[in-house]
Amino acid sequence: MTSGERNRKTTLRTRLRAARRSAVMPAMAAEVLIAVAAFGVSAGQAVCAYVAAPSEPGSVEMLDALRDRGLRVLLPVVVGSSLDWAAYDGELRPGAFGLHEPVGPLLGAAAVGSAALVLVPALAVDHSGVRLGKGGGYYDRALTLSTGPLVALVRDEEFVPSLPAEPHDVRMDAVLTPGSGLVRLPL
Ligand SMILES: Nc1nc2c(c(=O)[nH]1)N(C=O)[C@@H](CNc1ccc(C(=O)N[C@@H](CCC(=O)O)C(=O)O)cc1)CN2
Ligand SMILES: Nc1ncnc2c1ncn2[C@@H]1O[C@H](COP(=O)(O)OP(=O)(O)OP(=O)(O)O)[C@@H](O)[C@H]1O
Repeated sequence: MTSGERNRKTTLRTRLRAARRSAVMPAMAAEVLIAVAAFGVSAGQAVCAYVAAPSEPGSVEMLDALRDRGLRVLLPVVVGSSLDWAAYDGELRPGAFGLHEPVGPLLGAAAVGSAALVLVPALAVDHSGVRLGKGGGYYDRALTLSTGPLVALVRDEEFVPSLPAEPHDVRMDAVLTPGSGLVRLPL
């Protein structure tokens, strides 16, 4: 049963990645501020975000919009098989997987637990909150240490009724898309 779910995930990832190659990615700068307001996050609090690749929803403008709200923006840094975190100060440098990462000191894996909101990259999310990521398991492992609401950012067509799920998959509390804004999960 689990190997069936794994195969279905792999097939879906291939299809979703291919669809993204010919799509325009939303910057999500206005959308993340909707999530900040909806979850009552205020200036001075920490928010975990991510540096979007060209193939992902999100942007540097999204990170700057959060920082301009007075939020402390924490960004992931891949360290071996784990995610560490560092504060975004407006500067980024090339890191693992062709992604950009923050230049500040590493805060430790547990820093995700200090965030009042966690914005999570995803290839797709379903109505029950199941998230499909790129398959590294980085976020599933990291989010076991988080306490704030988890919000996945996807394109409208990537918010789907149902996805294959495995026991380790951490459920999202909401999904954010350009067309629907913030949708709390499970539906
Ligand atoms: N923007 C962003 N940052 C993130 C993640 C993510 O999904 N998106 N991660 C989520 O866990 C972690 C890194 N994990 C990743 C796992 C796989 C790939 C990946 O397959 N990337 C390319 C291949 C790039 C290369 O190797 O040159 C790809 O998408 O094809 C990227 C990141 C932490 N930071
Ligand atoms: N909490 C965990 N502890 C140990 N291993 C885990 C945990 N969560 C996931 N994994 C492992 O990570 C691998 C990838 O998991 P999965 O396919 O769910 O990744 P993903 O959620 O798509 O990726 P990502 O989180 O990096 O975006 C699996 O082999 C799984 O066993």
